[in-house]
This record gives sequence, C-alpha cells and structure tokens, in this order.
Amino acid sequence: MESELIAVRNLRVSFASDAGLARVLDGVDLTIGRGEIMGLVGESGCGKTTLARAILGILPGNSARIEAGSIRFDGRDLLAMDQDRLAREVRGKEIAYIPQDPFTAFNPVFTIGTQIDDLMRYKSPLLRSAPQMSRRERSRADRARVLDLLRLVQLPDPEGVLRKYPHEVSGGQRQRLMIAMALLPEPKLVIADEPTTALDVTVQAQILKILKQLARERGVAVLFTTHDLGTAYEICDRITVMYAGQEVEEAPVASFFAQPSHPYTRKLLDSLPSSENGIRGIAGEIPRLIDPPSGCRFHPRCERASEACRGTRPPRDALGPAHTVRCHHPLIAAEQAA
Ligand SMILES: Nc1ncnc2c1ncn2[C@@H]1O[C@H](COP(=O)(O)OP(=O)(O)OP(=O)(O)O)[C@@H](O)[C@H]1O
Repeated sequence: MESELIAVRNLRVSFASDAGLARVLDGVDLTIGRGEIMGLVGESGCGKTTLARAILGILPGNSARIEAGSIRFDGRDLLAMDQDRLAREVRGKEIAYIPQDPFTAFNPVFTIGTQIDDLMRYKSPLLRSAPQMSRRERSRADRARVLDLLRLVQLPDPEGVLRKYPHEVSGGQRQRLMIAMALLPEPKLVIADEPTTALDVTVQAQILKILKQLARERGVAVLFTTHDLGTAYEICDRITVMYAGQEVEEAPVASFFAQPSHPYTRKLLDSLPSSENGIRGIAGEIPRLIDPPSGCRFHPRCERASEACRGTRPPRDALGPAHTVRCHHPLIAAEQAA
C-alpha cells in the first residue's frame, strides 16, 4: 500500500429508531493509501453507505450517533474537527463524493454550467494555490479546467452541455458530469457510492474505466462501494468486505480472489453466478442490527464457528502487508498467505 491517506479506527455508529437502537457500524477499521482504489463490498444493509457518510460527515444528525472511534484523514481527525471547518475545508474539496443517483444531485432549475460555476466559487483549488488571482481571472481559469475535464470524461460538446439543464442530458452523461465535478476541486479522496447502479451495463463499464483512469492519472484515492464483485475486480487495488456492520477482511484484489481467508468472503465468491453452479445464495439470514449476534456477527451462518466466535470478536490479524482478516478460524493462516 502507498502511504496512508485515511485510517478509520474502531468506528461505532448507531441509529435510533422506534424499534430500538440499531448498531450499524460496530468497531470498523479501514485504511486507504494515497492514490489507492479501495472497494467496499458486502450484502445490502451491511453499512457501506453509513461508513461512506461517516467519512463525509453527513450522517443524519437527528438519528445517527457516533459512539466511538476516529477517522484520521491526511493528518487530521475528522470526527474531532469543527463542523463548519469540515464543510469549508474538507468536504467537497479534499474529499469529494459521487452519489448513486446523479439526477437528485443536480438542482433541476439551474443550468449545469451555473451549478458548476457555483461549486467553483467555493471549492476552486485556485483559492488555495493562487489566492492573489482576481475573481474574474479565477473563473476564467476554472472554466478552462472545467471544459478540459468534460472532454476527459468524454462528454460530447462540453460547451453545449454547460448551457443545458440536468433533465436535458442522459443518465450516463450526468454521471460523467458528476465524476468531472468531483475531480474539479482536486480532491485527495473520492467516495463513489455505487456510482453506476442506475445505468445500463455497457455505460457502467465506460464510466468506471474513466473514473479509474482519471483517479490514476491524478493520484486520487477512491473509496468505491459496490454489491458487484466483478466491478470491484475491474477497478480496485484492494477490497474491504463488510458483514452486518463489521469489516471482516481487507485484501489486495489478487489475494481477495485467489486466497480469501474469511469464510464470509469465500461464501460471497461462491455465490457469484457460474455455468456449473448457477446462482447460489448464502444460507441463513443477515442479522437484525437491533440485537445482533455477539462476537463475530457472522457466526450464526458459519460452519467453522466455535465458542470463541460467539464469545469475542476476532482481532484483526495481518496475513500480508496489505491483507488482514478478523476470524478465529481463517481459511488461510498467516504462514500460508502469499
Ligand atoms: N437514517 C437511518 N435511520 C435508521 N437506520 C438507518 C438509516 N440509514 C441506514 N440505516 C440502517 O443502517 C443499516 C446499514 O445501511 P447502509 O445503507 O449503510 O447499508 P449498505 O451496505 O450501504 O446497503 P445498500 O447496499 O443496500 O446500499 C441498515 O440496516 C439500514 O436500515
């Protein structure tokens, strides 16, 4: 792994609901290196979006509670930072966001150009790198950068696109716009939350290729959440697997597919559709997060589970320099790992 950009440690987040307190993140650890593309995978409801939102500092204030943990980003603890400073200096600047549904991210009553100009007024990297520039010079320079980036995300007729309203461009074009807008402030980390689920498969592949290429060229790290292991294989350097609010394995892509160590990772891989097995689900059910299983939350669905798994959550064991697993009975032990 490159040098560390973000380190989430022991993050605990609960949501209050009428049915009780749901422990949605239960002591999550996650590390992403500079310029690294990290995939966050796991079944629906395992906490991927909640983790992404906690990093962005946009958990719903009325129901979510951060109970413990730290999020160190480029030398600062985001959870200890003043909320206004976080909004002014970090969110949308150093950490950018590409949402699942690009349509709701745009305001329907303004042209795309107006919305990009507004973004640049507050988030232009020139505010930092060339503070002496007049506003007019800055907006001219920003406009040139915007057009360059729109060409790089392969939008036809970039000038024309800027004059359009969000409903006048296709879903794929809106998502290309979101990638360009996320990269404009020159962030260090982009959080892409299932950025292509709303698109058809061919457009998905093109967009992911563009995201990967631009992130690589600019040395931007990406946290990429997805249900789809095939997509994670295509674009990620490493993959973190979450199960019911706990991270269970973090591995470089090659080891993830060749040497999965956590039984849940193995089952996720076995559930990929194949010509021999068809589609095989994972036996058992995801636990309720209001009264989750003790110890390792996967133990009720795990054939290898023992008393130890019911009793305590396994520690994070290193299998290799960038490969860790939390399991009392891992499929691959440290001495066998590549
Ligand atoms: N605002 C909220 N209030 C109460 N519970 C919530 C809230 N947001 C999320 N949750 C609960 O937190 C859990 C994790 O949800 P989250 O959206 O983080 O999962 P996910 O892995 O991103 O799922 P998906 O892949 O379906 O998007 C779920 O049980 C969900 O019901």
